[in-house]
Amino acid sequence: MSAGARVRLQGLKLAFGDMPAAEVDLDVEPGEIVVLLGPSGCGKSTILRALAGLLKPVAGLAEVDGRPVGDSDASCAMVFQEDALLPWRSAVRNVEYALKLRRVPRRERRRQAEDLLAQVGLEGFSDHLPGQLSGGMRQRVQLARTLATRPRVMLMDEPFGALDAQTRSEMQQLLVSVWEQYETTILFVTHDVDEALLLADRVVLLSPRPATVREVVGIPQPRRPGAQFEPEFTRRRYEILAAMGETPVPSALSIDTP
Ligand SMILES: Nc1ncnc2c1ncn2[C@@H]1O[C@H](COP(=O)(O)OP(=O)(O)OP(=O)(O)O)[C@@H](O)[C@H]1O
Repeated sequence: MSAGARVRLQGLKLAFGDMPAAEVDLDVEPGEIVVLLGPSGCGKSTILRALAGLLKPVAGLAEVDGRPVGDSDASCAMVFQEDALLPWRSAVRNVEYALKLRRVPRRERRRQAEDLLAQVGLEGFSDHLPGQLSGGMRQRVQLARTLATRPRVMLMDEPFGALDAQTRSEMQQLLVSVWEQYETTILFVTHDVDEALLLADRVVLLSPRPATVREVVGIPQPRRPGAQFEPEFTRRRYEILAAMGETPVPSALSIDTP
């Protein structure tokens, strides 16, 4: 299966006209999950878009496996919060379409698409149109379709931001199991500190716009259900919130203060 690619951002400067959007140095190891966390509007999505080749840097380098984005053979797949499924195609035909773009022979597409849908827990829903599926199910189809492109880097822009807490947690677990299987490199944007802690090997804290790397926090994994209730998780959570200037004052400290 597709092992992940190395991603390197070196002195990467991004701008919209005169307005600077980001200035970033960051190395991501093959198969690593790096979460970008930062204030709204700081430039997180812009960084992902540059990596997807949708925005040309003003200066610096964005490399995938040692080659500039665009020149690289390594495929970077973007996953958005709003699913980008074709509404007139059933779940299986949406996935088949990605296989077609990869030039998988027609006779193989149906079986591979069904396998991918089964991997994301959608057995029995192949013939449903996107409009007949819940938000979480549509994100599952989107994940299956993304996997069909055999991405070596997945660029995920708040993919679970619109889901309810329970569905979001299920999708996080699913993403981890898919990542363990495919060993894809993942850059993941979120506003949610708990989501960052659960998924990341490293959390990159960005400054307000233009986004620069303020701090990188390593997260000891393995990821396991219930990890969020362990003291280490709470400590990291506090460390990240403190670095973001959002430290909650523990109630014990606020008592007896003169
Ligand atoms: N196409 C564009 N043209 C001009 N300015 C833009 C464009 N896209 C984004 N911006 C601006 O660039 C800045 C960074 O936007 P970006 O969407 O990357 O932020 P973000 O950190 O992902 O925000 P959020 O967390 O709210 O999604 C913002 O000030 C935004 O208004």
